[in-house]
Amino acid sequence: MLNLSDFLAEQATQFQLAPSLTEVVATLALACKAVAHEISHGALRGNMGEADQQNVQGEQQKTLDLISNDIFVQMAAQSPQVAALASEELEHAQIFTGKQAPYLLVFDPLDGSSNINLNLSVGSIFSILKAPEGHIDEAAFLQSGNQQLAAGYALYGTSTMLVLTLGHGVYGFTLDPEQGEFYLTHPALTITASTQEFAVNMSNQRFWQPPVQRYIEECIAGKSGPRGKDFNMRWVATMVAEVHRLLVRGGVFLYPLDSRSVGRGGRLRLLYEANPMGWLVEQASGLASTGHRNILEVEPGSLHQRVAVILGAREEVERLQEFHSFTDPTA
Ligand SMILES: O=P(O)(O)OC[C@H]1O[C@](O)(COP(=O)(O)O)[C@@H](O)[C@@H]1O
Ligand SMILES: [Mg+2]
Ligand SMILES: [Mg+2]
Repeated sequence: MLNLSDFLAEQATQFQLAPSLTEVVATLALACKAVAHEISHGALRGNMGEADQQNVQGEQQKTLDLISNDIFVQMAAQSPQVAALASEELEHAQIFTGKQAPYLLVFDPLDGSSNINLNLSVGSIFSILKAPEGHIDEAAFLQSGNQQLAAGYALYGTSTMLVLTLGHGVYGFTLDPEQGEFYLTHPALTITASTQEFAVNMSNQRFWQPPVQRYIEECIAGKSGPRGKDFNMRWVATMVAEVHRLLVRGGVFLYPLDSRSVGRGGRLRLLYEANPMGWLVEQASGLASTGHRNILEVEPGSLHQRVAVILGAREEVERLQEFHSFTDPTA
């Protein structure tokens, strides 16, 4: 089985990728391994889901979000290839002044935080962007998703997996815990165009806008409804786990705009959740949309911008886009 470093070397040769880019991906894989190690201690480390906790020794504990963030920040600071980073956990970008490096790193160090203390699947999401030459400030990060150079996630589930795109398909690796090495176990992941499974937080139904109300209503109507087939539903509340399910067995995932989030633009974050996941889904033959437009075309206005997210099976996303086309995108 191909290990991650041999895979990266192969991709670099085949697609003429800069060795510095695959070097950053390898650094991120190390960070994910370190996060997986922390997570594997579970409740032995006390309550890792909430801040301001003390352990039995009376020491101040960090939440797993902050521990994971520190791991990513440290790895990026040590990498000669990363000029600056932005994280869900940091209000502002961290610029490594004086480091002439080619890439910007954006990440959600721990996705699915509400699942930490339940011992359910969580993940990390990352995206690599080109750094501008010369002075770097926060505006350098405001690049649309179609400018990403590499993106991926780690899923800390029943096994730890790393799923990546370097712009030439989507590849999944499983961590061998004995050897501490990622091996290619899921080559060329693709999302089938049609599906009978959707993922949405149904408790938000009353807040949704009419296009999503209609779409879900039709799915739930099943065989005797307009879709003429029964649908299944799943909701893990960890975006990484939902996207992983799309990539492995298909489906459609929605975190749509609703009457509570409309002023903020949505719930999920554009730069380090929607864009990397959207690109992975598109690289696997699926679609990524806000309902009104392709997510990867959205021009970010700020580091922590939020966005409506619809990802997955092409036919379902097209249907949702059609329903949205009857409504005003600015409403
Ligand atoms: O609790 P809800 O509203 O179902 O939201 C679940 C969503 O929130 C998130 O957990 C947000 O990510 P963070 O844990 O990184 O804040 C997504 O992974 C997931 O899709
Ligand atoms: Mg998240
Ligand atoms: Mg997070």
